[in-house]
Amino acid sequence: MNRTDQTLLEQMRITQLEIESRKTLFNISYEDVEILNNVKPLVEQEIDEVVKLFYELQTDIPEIALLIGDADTLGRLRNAQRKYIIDLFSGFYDIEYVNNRLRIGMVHKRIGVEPKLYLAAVQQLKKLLMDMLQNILENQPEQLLQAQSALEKLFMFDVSLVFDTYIRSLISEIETSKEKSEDYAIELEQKVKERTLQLEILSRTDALTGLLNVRHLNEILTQTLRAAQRRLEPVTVAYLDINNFKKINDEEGHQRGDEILRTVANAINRISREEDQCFRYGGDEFCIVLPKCTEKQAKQLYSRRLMDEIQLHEADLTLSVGYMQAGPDDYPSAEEIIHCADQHMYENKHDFKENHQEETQPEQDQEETK
Ligand SMILES: Nc1nc2c(ncn2[C@@H]2O[C@H](COP(=O)(O)OP(=O)(O)OP(=O)(O)O)[C@@H](O)[C@H]2O)c(=O)[nH]1
Repeated sequence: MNRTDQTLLEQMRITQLEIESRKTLFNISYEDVEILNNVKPLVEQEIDEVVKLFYELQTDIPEIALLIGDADTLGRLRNAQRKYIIDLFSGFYDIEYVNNRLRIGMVHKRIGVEPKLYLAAVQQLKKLLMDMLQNILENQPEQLLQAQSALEKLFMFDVSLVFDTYIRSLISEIETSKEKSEDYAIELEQKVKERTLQLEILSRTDALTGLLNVRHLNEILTQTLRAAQRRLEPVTVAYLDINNFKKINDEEGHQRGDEILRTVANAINRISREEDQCFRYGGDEFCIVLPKCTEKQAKQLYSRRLMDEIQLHEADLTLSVGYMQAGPDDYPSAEEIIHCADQHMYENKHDFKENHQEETQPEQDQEETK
């Protein structure tokens, strides 16, 4: 529940029972209540003088004069003090009386009246009231003693309530700053988590193409192989290398080379399934881990789709691709599979170069004969 939805009494858990037990604690008896109430009419005649004197003495203290600040505030305080003195001699020290004392404590704490200033003021007021009782009951020594003792007890009762509000307020401040620092710690933890995740993604990603980088290829392929082995499913690794990439770089510039790499990576991303893992192996080489896919399916479906996609953007670009299937009978290690796929890619590239040479030979001959 919000603090502002509770009364001060509720916040401080002060019930009628607690009030009665406090009165017992400070030894406030029925006789005390009665004597204070009996002198009330006489006290009322003296109140204005007492209040006037009290504030004369209070405003002589520089810290208090500073806290009071102006004539309007002083006027309001005088009225409040008058009311308080009447309450002291009212004979009713009930829940409303207690609530008013708590409120006074809270206001004092809020405007920054230190406990020592509050206590000094109480002491001063008490002295003035005791003197006043002395005058009023000059000729009734027994009643004077009784009234002064009752007033003393009531002051202690009031001070205990006001101090509870001070303490409660300090505890609230501590609780609030504890809550704040806990919130801050949670927020910080969340930020660290997010940043760690970002760093992890960055460390897994190839900056140029956005594909996974080779660092985790072995680990991911090993996990994929283990999962496939449990279900006796095939896994195929396709090892891709761009043909004549060096030539593109040399003749059209490094930026154009980068553009080609991104085009191939984007095409790979577009035609791959969610469960396929696509890596830039390095330079112009890529490795795709294709779970639940045979070598035949990889050749006939995956590679064909990939080449179609690439050639939509780069009509003359070709790739050499090697495949290696694992499972469902045999599951070599990740290193072996990558090595074999790489070998197959080289064989494929060798064939490509031979064919390409045959195709380009007459042109070269022509060039040479020019
Ligand atoms: N633009 C660009 N070029 C790169 C990058 N990484 C590597 N390269 C270049 O890629 C080229 C790869 O050379 P090769 O492996 O001989 O490539 P190739 O010309 O395709 O030769 P084959 O593989 O035999 O077909 C080298 O010129 C590298 O400098 C990169 O991030 N961006």
